Amino acid sequence: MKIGFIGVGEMAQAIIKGLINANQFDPSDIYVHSTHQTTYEPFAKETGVVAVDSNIEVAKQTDIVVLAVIPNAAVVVLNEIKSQLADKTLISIIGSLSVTEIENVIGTSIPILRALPNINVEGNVGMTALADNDALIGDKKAVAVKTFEVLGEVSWQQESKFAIFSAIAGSGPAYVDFFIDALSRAGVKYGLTKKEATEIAAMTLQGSSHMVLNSKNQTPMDFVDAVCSPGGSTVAGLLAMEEAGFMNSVIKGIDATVNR
Ligand SMILES: NC(=O)C1=CN([C@@H]2O[C@H](COP(=O)(O)OP(=O)(O)OC[C@H]3O[C@@H](n4cnc5c(N)ncnc54)[C@H](OP(=O)(O)O)[C@@H]3O)[C@@H](O)[C@H]2O)C=CC1
Ligand SMILES: O=C(O)[C@@H]1CCC=N1
Repeated sequence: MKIGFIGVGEMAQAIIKGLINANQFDPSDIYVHSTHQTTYEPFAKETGVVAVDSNIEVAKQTDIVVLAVIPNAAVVVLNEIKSQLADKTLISIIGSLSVTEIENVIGTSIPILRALPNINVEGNVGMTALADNDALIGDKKAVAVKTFEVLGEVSWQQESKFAIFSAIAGSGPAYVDFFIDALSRAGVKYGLTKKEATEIAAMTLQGSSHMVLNSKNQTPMDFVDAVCSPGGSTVAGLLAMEEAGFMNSVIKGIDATVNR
């Protein structure tokens, strides 16, 4: 089974590294191509995947074709490769393109999986939304879905929910990492080194995520209450964050993401 990536940017590279970590595909069964040889050749050298010299060659040589280009190039590339897609499975990670829009460009009904992964797939701790068409069945479906299951968690979603999923899970790592950086910068303000402050902040987020995910009946706000000792320092900090608009700034950020 061979898998090909058209577009070898941030997201494709993260997926490929996660697939290799998980031994889901041997590097020699992963084919890549993108616009600039200076992007895909060094990546192929570093990881052992196979660089080919056109998008059409990726589609010809592989069983599963992953469309991972910038949104503006997606339709052009689909038109370029559509004659090669019979008997293939197409996976699209294009944030803004629905399964129906893809089918309309291709013109025939081939198995399609729409996936919205996040960058954490590189460490096999990703969160990916999935949707498919009726043609994706049997072994082809099992293999396509497994491709994302080995990269972390998957969540089947109606396509109408992809925009909000993308804001929280797709863009989310940027917002969470921004928060980790803000916490660690505060640590630097009070004398910690950036390295130790970043590790302390990141471990704290990891611990809190673990507690929320493993709790039977406690909400995040229950944990907030548990940390806020009466008359203590946490409630003072929390109220100062709220005075600066913490919750509203998060919601406004997600509004802007969804509306884009
Ligand atoms: N980054 C993320 O966290 C997420 C991204 N996505 C989706 O993934 C897709 C890629 O995003 P991302 O990786 O961040 O973007 P990047 O800009 O990092 O990568 C885009 C890639 O597309 C390639 N490309 C552009 N035009 C063509 C073309 N005509 N033929 C072949 N390759 C082409 C570029 O080639 P070259 O490098 O050679 O110029 C580049 O490798 C987007 O559609 C985005 O919506 C979805 C979920 C999360
Ligand atoms: O910023 C973007 O458009 C993409 C979609 C989700 C994460 N990155």
